[in-house]
Amino acid sequence: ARMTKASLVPPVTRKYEVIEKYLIVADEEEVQRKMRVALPDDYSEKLLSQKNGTENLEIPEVKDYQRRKVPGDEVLEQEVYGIDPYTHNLLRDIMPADVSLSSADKHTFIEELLLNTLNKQVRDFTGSGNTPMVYPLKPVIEEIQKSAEESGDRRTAKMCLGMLKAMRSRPEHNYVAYRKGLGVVCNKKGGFGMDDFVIEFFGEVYPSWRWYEKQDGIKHIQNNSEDQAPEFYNIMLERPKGDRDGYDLVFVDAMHKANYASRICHSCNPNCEAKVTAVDGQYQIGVYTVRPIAEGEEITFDYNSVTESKEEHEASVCLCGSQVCRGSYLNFSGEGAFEKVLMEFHGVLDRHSLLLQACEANTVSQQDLIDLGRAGLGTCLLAGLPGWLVAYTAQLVRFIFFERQKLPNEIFKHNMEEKRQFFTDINMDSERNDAEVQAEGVLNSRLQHLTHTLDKVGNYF
Ligand SMILES: C[S@@+](CC[C@H](N)C(=O)[O-])C[C@H]1O[C@@H](n2cnc3c(N)ncnc32)[C@H](O)[C@@H]1O
Repeated sequence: ARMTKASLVPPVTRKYEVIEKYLIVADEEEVQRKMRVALPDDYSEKLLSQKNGTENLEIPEVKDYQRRKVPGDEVLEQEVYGIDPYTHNLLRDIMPADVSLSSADKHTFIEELLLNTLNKQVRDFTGSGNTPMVYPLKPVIEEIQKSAEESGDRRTAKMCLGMLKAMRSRPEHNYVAYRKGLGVVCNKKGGFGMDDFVIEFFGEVYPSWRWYEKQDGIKHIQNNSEDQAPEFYNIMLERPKGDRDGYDLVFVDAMHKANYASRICHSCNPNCEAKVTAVDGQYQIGVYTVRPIAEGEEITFDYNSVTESKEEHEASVCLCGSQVCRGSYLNFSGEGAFEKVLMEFHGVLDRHSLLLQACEANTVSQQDLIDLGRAGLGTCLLAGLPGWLVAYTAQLVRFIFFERQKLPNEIFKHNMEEKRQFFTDINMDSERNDAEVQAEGVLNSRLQHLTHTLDKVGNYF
């Protein structure tokens, strides 16, 4: 599941009405159909092939119903703060050399001790109406030092003393954390285990066409006013491509009606994932832990969110504080090699030619069905559409597969050119692997866009 937009504005404290199930906003029957699970007939065999890596299409993940963690008891919604990559590096820089610490130890200190203590200190701001945008890190390190001394952890205490001394001698640097708004923190003694269920991501559910109609309305108002962009709290619920009836998607908007899942912040090294699971015959988005979580640790998942706007990408500074932080909680998809194959092989003439061929045929061939099936597009998305449109979709799917083959090389070349400007030691295997992953991301996003368009066009028939 991926968050679909985020804001350019500093965090606002929004209130929401708590709901305990999905609320469908339009086309109730249609949306229910899109959220219904259809397991493939040979589900067990496919599941096995997926585990062995021989199945390409993602198979539905069936889970038993599980109780969600109780807010105010097992988890807390509270003010949370974080640090940007610059501050992360500043802190690493002032760790004293005479305390023998591995690189991993240094990161653990920042990502676990420092962030957990920080969020403990700022908890009381919650609901006070008087929450600062920045918070100094000095009292955080002082508290860690004090408790390390009390528990006899001399190494940590010594490190804190060294850091505090360095902070005093470099007054020109700003050792501060920044506000992320409200977040969710584990409050259970002993913490949570691995692959533990936290909560469903509930909200109001929109079919694609209705969602975009609403977004167009919002954009129209924004264009005509001086107001800043509002915050967005929505996530896409995508049917797995290996479902018997195939891929499709709906939008879950948790802006006004939601639960605490909508408060969970992004991390580039998250302790949870938000994934689509099949529970009691229905698809839902569930937040599950991906590693054990300690009491006091903030609950996070990777938003996997993409923007085509460089401005948005740059404005969404990520405060997750992790060693692998990508710097922004919105991935940028706007330029570079991603468009190269599209520009070269799928220009205006090609697009029109494919459309004319599909209209002339006006029927769906056996090959079309095979290619659509390879992409995971089935009756859920295509039933009820005219023959020419299904045939045209098959033409586009063939282009998407063609692009998928060509793209890794283009992305690899582009990334190497960029990296050679800054690095001499480049791991080619990992670069090739990254290019494959990025090309797969482009394929998925093309299929998503195609699905949105078919949903909009489908409304005319
Ligand atoms: C889904 S909301 C999370 C809950 C939100 N903090 C609240 O108060 O309701 C997404 C917003 O939280 C903030 N946020 C989440 N993760 C962040 C991160 N890693 N760094 C900075 N801000 C973050 C951003 O303002 C973003 O638009």
